[in-house]
Amino acid sequence: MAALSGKIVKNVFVTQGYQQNRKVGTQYHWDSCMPYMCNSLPFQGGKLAWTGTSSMQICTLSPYQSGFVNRGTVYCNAAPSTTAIPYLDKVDFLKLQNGSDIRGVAIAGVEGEPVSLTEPVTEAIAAAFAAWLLEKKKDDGSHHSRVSIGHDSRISAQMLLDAVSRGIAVAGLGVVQYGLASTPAMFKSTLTKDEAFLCPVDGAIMITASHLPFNRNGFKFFTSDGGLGKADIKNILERAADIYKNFTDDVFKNSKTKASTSVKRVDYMTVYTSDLVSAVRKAAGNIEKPLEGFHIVVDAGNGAGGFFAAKVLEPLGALTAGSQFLEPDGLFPNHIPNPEDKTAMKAITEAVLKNKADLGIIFDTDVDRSAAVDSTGREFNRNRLIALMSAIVLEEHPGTTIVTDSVTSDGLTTFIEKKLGGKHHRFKRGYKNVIDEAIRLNSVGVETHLAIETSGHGALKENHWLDDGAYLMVKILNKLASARASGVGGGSKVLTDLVEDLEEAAVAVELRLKIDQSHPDLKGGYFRDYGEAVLKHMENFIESDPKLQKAPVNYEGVRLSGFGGWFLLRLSLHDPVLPLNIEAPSHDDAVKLGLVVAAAVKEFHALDTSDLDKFVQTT
Ligand SMILES: O=P(O)(O)OC[C@H]1O[C@H](O)[C@H](O)[C@@H](O)[C@@H]1O
Repeated sequence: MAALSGKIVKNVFVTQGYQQNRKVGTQYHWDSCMPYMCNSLPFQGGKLAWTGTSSMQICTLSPYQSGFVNRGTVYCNAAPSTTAIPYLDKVDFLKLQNGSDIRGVAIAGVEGEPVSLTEPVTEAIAAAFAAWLLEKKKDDGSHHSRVSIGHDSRISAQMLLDAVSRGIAVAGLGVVQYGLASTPAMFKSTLTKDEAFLCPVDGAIMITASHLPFNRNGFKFFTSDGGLGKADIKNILERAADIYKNFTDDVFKNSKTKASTSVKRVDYMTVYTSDLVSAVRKAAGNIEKPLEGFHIVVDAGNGAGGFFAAKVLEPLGALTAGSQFLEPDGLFPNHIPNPEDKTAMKAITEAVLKNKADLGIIFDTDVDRSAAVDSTGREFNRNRLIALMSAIVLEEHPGTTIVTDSVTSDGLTTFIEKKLGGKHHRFKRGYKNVIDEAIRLNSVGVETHLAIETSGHGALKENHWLDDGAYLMVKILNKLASARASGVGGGSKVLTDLVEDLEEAAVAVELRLKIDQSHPDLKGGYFRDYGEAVLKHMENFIESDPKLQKAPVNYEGVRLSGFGGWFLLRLSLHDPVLPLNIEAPSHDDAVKLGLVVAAAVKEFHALDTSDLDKFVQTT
């Protein structure tokens, strides 16, 4: 579902907040002075504070929301917080797991999407993280553990921030709120050593649902070891279910009192952004303004990434005029903040061309993903972004291994191995899978410095394997700055030239074949088992076809080459879906590959092949 834009109606009375916000624009301050700490709301005189009425603040909802969407209007028919806490089972909590994240519905009003991240559920999850953290750190009480909390621009952020803070405070840990922040900054706060900013923290929580629609939200958790994995998230949700069982209205009310006394606020984004600025200056030979003369436009999609223009590019000397959608707005009224989204990429491309900029940079909502556009409007996205990052990293570390996700192209492998002299390790889909694999390879003696996904997630060894869209862009800026310093032309040509030899398929499509979980063919079984059966059948089906070659090394699904192209059919990481990626030199060749898949899966009636059928009929 696309992000919905509209006005907020709370308890059926139309509030003026959002309208007002749209008129005056939501702004944040970027004063650069000592961290501001206080114990009471609102965050005044501080950094990253919201001024005016933000769309995020106007809908501070109570735990039990109901409502409906009508002609672009969101109704938040909020009930008072005193409503009895509804019964929830462990299974309800486990349903909130999305790989290594937690995700749910935080805003009522979308048909068929009841609120699952209520205040008590959120508070229980935060308390469970605190308990997990104390156990992991074998906290004996001699050190007062603290947890940092940040959020993106979603309209449910304030409500969840309050609930998370209560859960942490009631568990006896210190709460350090950062306000609007990026996911990578939250991880970084577990590593920064600066007591003035209450760092390092023992754990960090980012409140975000990445690019998902406005009504969703979720949590990512970090310690200094990195993001929590699937097993830890399951453990936390199980603990949360137990904590929740003991919640009563009184417990819930008491926690509000306790939290209000133990919350501190810190402008950590200033630390994070000044580290990015220092990295570029250092790479350019300690020049104060290495990007002077460059015109770079940023598109933050009204997510949390607006800081990059004023706090990173401008101090480095770049002109950022024409940057767009920098102000946070949780209804994402312009486009979904997602470099994988075609409308989003069109928006930044048009901004580059209109402003005659040297480079365009786009982030997802919580800034752990990014992409770029060169001065001619060509995208550095998906395989092309990986190729560019590989070229940069392989210049620094000749011969090193580049770890990528499974949907990368054959052309990328040729580019990395034949042109750049590196090794391409094509692993599984999922940013955590890719990063963990890179760390594992290093530990068994296979040198690798870059783990990157076609989705725009990317992590470098030199940056603590931190999955950081902003740092990826810093590496690109370093390249621009050093080329300028050594007298090589201007603009982004130096970047475009680096990927000149990347072969790109004329046709690249992703079709997502849904598994109908209620279909009798599943016999009440799990969709993953059905999906595995489809893949097994596919493997046997193509075995005897001389026109197709199985990928010699493959870690996920079925990948075949043929008709000058390739396809990969695999199970989605989270959804009851078999994504099918096809790349080919022409539409006809892509259709031939599609027909192979269509023939192989035709007996699987629970699989919705309508998109594939449409695709193969368009010859
Ligand atoms: O398997 P899919 O449904 O295509 O989803 C794959 C994606 O799932 C999540 O969003 C992860 O954060 C991404 O790293 C991954 O690429």
